[in-house]
Amino acid sequence: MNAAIRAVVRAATFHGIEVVGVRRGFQGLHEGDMRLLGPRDVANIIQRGGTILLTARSHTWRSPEGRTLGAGHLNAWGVQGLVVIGGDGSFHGAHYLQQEHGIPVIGVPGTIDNDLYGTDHTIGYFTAVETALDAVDKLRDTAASHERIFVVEVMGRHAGHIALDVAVAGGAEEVFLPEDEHPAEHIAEVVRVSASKGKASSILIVAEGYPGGGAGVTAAIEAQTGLDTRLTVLGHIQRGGSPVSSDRVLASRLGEAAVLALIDGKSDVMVGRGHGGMTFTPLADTWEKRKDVSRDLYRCAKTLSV
Ligand SMILES: Nc1ncnc2c1ncn2[C@@H]1O[C@H](COP(=O)(O)OP(=O)(O)OP(=O)(O)O)[C@@H](O)[C@H]1O
Ligand SMILES: O=P(O)(O)OC[C@H]1O[C@](O)(CO)[C@@H](O)[C@@H]1O
Repeated sequence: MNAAIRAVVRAATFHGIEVVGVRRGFQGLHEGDMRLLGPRDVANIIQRGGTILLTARSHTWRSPEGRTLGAGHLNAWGVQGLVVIGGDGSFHGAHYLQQEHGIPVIGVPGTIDNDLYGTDHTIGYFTAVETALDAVDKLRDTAASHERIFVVEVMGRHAGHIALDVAVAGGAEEVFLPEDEHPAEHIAEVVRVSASKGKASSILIVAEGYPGGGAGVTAAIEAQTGLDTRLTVLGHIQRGGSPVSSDRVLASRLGEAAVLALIDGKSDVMVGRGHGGMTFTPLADTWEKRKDVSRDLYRCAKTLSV
């Protein structure tokens, strides 16, 4: 997030545009919690996780009255365009603001879930995968030494992108994605088949959105096989930490692109990266269309766990 904020502020400044930062997202917009941001205000933040502007999940923005208050604050500051960094919830809020009050909005995809249609990757995704992978590598030491089964639950809300990348990069025996529900018997079968192939330990990656989550998979294995199984829920550690280089570069590119898009008169679109270049996707498409997990990569995960 910070790298994207820095990019927006610096790109706008470069093009002679003043920037107002809004604290706590739509909650701050509703409350008028805004301040001018110059290029020096965003110094020394590209390497920091989180967001200097803070963030919040705000219910007031879901009502037209809440958005009218926010639009009033934007108009009072003379704001002529809004860059919204976030996921599909944020893009809903931006889309309605544009529709109801005519304020140009550009979305920048910022979510670890990588679940937005219209961009190959979202800001934060690469860092979340690295963090989860580091944990899986460490867990494998104990799994191998104790000859145990480890179930690792990763984030991703309703999407399995993080889970699939971590499974392939961590050499997992199986991955459970929200996109593909398996019959309960399949879960224990995975463990039995692994053991029959001579594997003394197993790492199973479960996306939090898989029915029952990591706890459900762990309980199913114990109930059906009686084997001692350990569950690790990685949780919010995946949302923090210094961003990896790919995230910093992506955030820098997309932040600059958002400013150029506003200058160009674009609105109600998300900037993204695809096919090696910039993409512009109507905000509504980002939640109405679905970005599936890579089926090639899923096949690869299955093949390599033989
Ligand atoms: N349907 C909606 N209409 C208007 N505003 C919305 C809507 N959904 C979400 N928002 C606003 O957008 C904010 C951010 O949405 P949400 O909390 O779902 O996160 P997100 O942008 O999807 O990112 P992430 O879940 O990855 O952190 C909400 O707090 C709310 O203020
Ligand atoms: O921090 P909260 O509000 O518990 O939200 C957690 C959710 O946010 C995300 O981290 C990002 O959307 C999801 O992966 C997760 O399901």
